[in-house]
Amino acid sequence: MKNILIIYTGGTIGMVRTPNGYAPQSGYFLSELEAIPALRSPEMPRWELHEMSPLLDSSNMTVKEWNEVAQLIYDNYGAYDGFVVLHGTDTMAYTASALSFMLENLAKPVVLTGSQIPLCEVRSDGADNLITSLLIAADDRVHEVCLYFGGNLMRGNRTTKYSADGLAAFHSPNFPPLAEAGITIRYNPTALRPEPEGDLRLQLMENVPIGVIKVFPGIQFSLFEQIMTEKLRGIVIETFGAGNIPGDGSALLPIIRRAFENGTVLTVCSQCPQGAVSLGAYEASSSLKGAGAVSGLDMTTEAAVAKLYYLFSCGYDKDTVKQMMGCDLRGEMTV
Ligand SMILES: NC(=O)C[C@H](N)C(=O)O
Repeated sequence: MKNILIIYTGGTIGMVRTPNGYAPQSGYFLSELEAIPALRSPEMPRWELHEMSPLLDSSNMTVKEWNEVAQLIYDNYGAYDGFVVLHGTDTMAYTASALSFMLENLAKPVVLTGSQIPLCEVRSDGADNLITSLLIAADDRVHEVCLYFGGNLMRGNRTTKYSADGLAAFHSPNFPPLAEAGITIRYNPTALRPEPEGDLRLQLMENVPIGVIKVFPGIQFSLFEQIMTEKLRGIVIETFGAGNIPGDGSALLPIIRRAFENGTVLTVCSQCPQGAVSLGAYEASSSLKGAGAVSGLDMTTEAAVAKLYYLFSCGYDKDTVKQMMGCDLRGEMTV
């Protein structure tokens, strides 16, 4: 029988109502799970719960918690067949992306899930999400960090939170689902990552100063100059469409050049969830290319942020980080 470790980090799934709104409560979740008979049915894998401390609303997740979860998976890798990470939905796509980079040569399933309605409430989506995630975590076909939510299994570093109140809260706009859970769980073998060859390697993250800048009509780039050139090591710029920025580039390009000289790597992503950045397709983007920015192609902002943290944490210099931002490392981009 397969053995799965459930790592409970917090999130709505285990929250209770408080006078200040929903909040996680420590030491109560195991009894909630034990009250769901299906979780101990003979068709289910065996599971154990590890509760993190403190439990968090995922809007409070930081690099420190990413490291704790990744280390826990690494330390328990031999003892379990798969891992389910229960997590708040707000930053689940960031954590899934981060774990995908931190755990190189992952050969076992790591499935992130959670819910939009707490388990203790009648219409909760938590039990379904958890039950299906446990079955996926026990499946030998999965060798990657993925996110299961509302009937879809997606590659973790391809996901983005799409809905603040829908039960199918996540999209994978540029990569097909890894599986769809209807009456049966139908896997998509052409989308799943192949089993890796080397041993699992863990890279912990450092709290590198990273920034995300979203362009908008009328943006005054000069206001961002100091932070871009002196404070940040990695920047994700969310441009219009296929990589376009307002103006003729004369305001932004010297800033990018100076930032790159100072060691900052600027990655171009799109405000459009679907499709890819194509630098040079329009005049409005061609100058970005010449100034030292790297195209994030069809990467999500979440994946680009996690990848910048990861590459700088590996200790690479700016040229290597820039070069690797444009390479597919864990199936996060279509090259
Ligand atoms: N549905 C959720 O889990 C939202 C919650 N605020 C969280 O991200 O922790």
